[in-house]
Amino acid sequence: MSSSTGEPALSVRGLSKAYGNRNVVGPLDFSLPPGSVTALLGGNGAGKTTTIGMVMGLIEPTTGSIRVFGHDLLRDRYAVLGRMNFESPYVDLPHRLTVRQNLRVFGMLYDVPDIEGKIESLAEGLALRDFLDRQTGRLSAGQKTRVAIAKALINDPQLLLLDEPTASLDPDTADWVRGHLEAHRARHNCAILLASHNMGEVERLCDRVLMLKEGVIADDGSPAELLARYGRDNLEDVFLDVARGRAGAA
Ligand SMILES: Nc1ncnc2c1ncn2[C@@H]1O[C@H](COP(=O)(O)OP(=O)(O)OP(=O)(O)O)[C@@H](O)[C@H]1O
Repeated sequence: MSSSTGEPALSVRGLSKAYGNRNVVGPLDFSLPPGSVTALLGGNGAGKTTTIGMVMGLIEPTTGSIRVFGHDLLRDRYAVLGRMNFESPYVDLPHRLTVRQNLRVFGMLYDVPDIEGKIESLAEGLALRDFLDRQTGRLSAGQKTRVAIAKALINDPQLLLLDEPTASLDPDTADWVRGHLEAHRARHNCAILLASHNMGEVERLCDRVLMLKEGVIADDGSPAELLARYGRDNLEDVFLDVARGRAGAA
């Protein structure tokens, strides 16, 4: 798989978003190496969805740059869109199309070579077979989430943006979906940026955690580093320390 030489999968510099005169995110600076999994953690309103939305190209930044595999996303998006994809509960797939039709449309948009074969393998891996030919609007929340993840993987992305990917899944399904994402990461050396409120998910999947507070990075480290810095044995307690302003080790 052709990962560009030494380029970060994603690099943001001075990225910010303001609504009117209220700054809600940034300025943020961070990079994701290929194959890495980074969590964006933060309380409600901390800026996770806005940050992911800007990197997806759905929200226009107020300041800053976003580079994906070395290309400027805002100026040169068509050079990189084929190498990235996203999943977000805020982006609904057309309800009247069947799951198969929806996946076919996205497969065509991304110019996927054997679309039908790809749909088959995603249906197998994400257990979509029972409802492949049902209207997407008639699925349960958990089924829709699996379809959204299938859509996000249809072009074998090397940069994947996930906004609470397992929020509506039962614990068993969430667990094997995480396994599927991890397998995708390993197979395609895919970098993943993941917003989550699920600390178990973050500990399992992520090698780095960005703790957002009021739109800026309040702390940054691997799960193990953060646990050590705050003298905690789980990320939930670290999260509470950051949210409540209790400083880490000096
Ligand atoms: N379109 C908008 N206009 C004005 N303010 C907005 C808009 N979208 C988001 N915000 C504000 O930006 C801030 C960050 O919101 P964001 O949705 O990014 O937070 P979040 O970390 O994803 O929160 P949650 O965990 O609740 O999903 C919030 O204060 C929110 O009210």
